[in-house]
Amino acid sequence: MLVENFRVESENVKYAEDEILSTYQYQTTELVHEVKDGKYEWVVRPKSVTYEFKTERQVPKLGVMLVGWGGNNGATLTGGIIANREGISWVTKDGVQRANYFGSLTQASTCHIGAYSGEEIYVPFKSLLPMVDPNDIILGGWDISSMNLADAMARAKVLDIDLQKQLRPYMQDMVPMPGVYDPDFIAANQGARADNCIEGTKMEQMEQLRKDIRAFKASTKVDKVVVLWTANTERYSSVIVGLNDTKENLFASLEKNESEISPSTIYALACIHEKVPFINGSPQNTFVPGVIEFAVEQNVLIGGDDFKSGQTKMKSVLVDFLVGAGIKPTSIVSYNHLGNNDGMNLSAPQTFRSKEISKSNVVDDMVSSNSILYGPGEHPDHVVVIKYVPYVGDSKRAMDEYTSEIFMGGKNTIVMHNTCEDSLLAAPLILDLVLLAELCTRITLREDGKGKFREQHDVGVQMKLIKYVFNGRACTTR
Ligand SMILES: NC(=O)c1ccc[n+]([C@@H]2O[C@H](COP(=O)([O-])OP(=O)(O)OC[C@H]3O[C@@H](n4cnc5c(N)ncnc54)[C@H](O)[C@@H]3O)[C@@H](O)[C@H]2O)c1
Ligand SMILES: O=P([O-])([O-])O[C@@H]1[C@@H](O)[C@H](O)[C@@H](O)[C@H](O)[C@@H]1O
Repeated sequence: MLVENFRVESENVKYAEDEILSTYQYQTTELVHEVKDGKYEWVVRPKSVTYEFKTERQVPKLGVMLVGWGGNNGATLTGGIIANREGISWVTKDGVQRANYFGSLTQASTCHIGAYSGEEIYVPFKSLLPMVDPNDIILGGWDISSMNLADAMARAKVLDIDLQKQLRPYMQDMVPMPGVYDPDFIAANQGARADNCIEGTKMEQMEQLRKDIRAFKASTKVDKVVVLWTANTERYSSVIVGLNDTKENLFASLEKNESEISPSTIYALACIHEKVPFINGSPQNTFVPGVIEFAVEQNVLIGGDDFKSGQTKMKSVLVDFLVGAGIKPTSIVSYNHLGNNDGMNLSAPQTFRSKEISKSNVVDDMVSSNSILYGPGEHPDHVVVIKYVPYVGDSKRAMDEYTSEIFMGGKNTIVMHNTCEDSLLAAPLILDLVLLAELCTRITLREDGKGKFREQHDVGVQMKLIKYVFNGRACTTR
């Protein structure tokens, strides 16, 4: 049974007027490698760490600024939030469809809290802590394409036509602000839509983004802003000593308008300056060391890698299961084709390489966790193929083959086929990321009663909170 609300009665939870105070005993271990009776042995010592959390109860009016707002993900998310907020339903060939937030962990998953009279009781994930209601989010953002959101929704060809007709009045006046465009970092084929760009040096562009953030806050009167990158995948930036390896070097490079500073890094710097969380949803290395150093110094949350929406989410679950079951995946082939603008951008080798890395390294941790199966340096053959086929649009077709070694020299091959609108998978993830990022900014903690309560900083709990949604390592600082 699902219950909507609950209260915890425990010595570990105190409900104050403005905050919830909770204490959690984190059970871990301390490993020691020591000599006993002349031989080295590993000693495992269970250890308990007392974490105290303070969560502000006041939920802010939240503004979300999307980089790449006019893209398939941005337009689809915008339409989805409006449809839910307005209670829109629409006619499809399968009957009447009502708006929902399926695919969102925070909005559509539940947590088990116990049993009552022999019945298992669950609560909505979003009821665990005070969270922003997505229907209250104020959206804005940037795009290098000037197309308004209603036309961008039509261009995306993701949402049903009857729904698009109802959404158009709400979205036609939503126009993205000019973005930071650098053709050196995305596919040349994106130039055709780049009619909405901030001119000037990289420093001037960053300062304009900072003004945009301040102006958005002032005009919408939101209490907080979270910025999320859902723009095109960039090629990797070179990480070079003296260029971007430290905050000082990165700032100096910005002053010199160094060409190797990517647009996504410029957006991230603008957000850190404005103390606004920046979440990245694409596989490029936005967070060069100088950005991370600056974010830690300013205590601003940054995080994110490639959204883990379909093929790769399945890969991470399946390989985790196989390796965990003592089965040895030896060959993983992930093929897909799609015809949206993302696929067109990925048809360039340098941007595809960014995606290939993020879709491949998702199994690295699992492989390195089991040296019974894998010898030193051994890993499965792993191939990622993405082809651009305009006709299929956002309806990605994914085919995956997993071959594993099993008992006594046996082989096991699993083949999967998956067809879906890519943006309908990613849009709910974007929602979760901005809601969880905002929640994280209301949580402070301390360890074993030491010192003052502080924002989370390289704390596993935050890594866990948002890493689930990303392919690679979700780099988070706070
Ligand atoms: N399932 C998914 O859709 C999925 C899954 C994982 C990752 N991603 C990633 O999410 C991103 C967005 O996907 P999409 O399908 O919405 O792509 P899209 O091409 O439809 O949208 C990207 C938008 O970003 C804009 N843009 C590009 N560079 C910009 C810049 N520097 N500043 C501002 N705007 C800029 C483009 O004009 C475009 O409107 C891509 O990087 C994609 O790889 C998507
Ligand atoms: O998220 P996922 O389904 O594993 O992978 C997807 C790829 O299959 C697709 O080709 C790409 O365009 C999307 O950005 C996304 O990366």
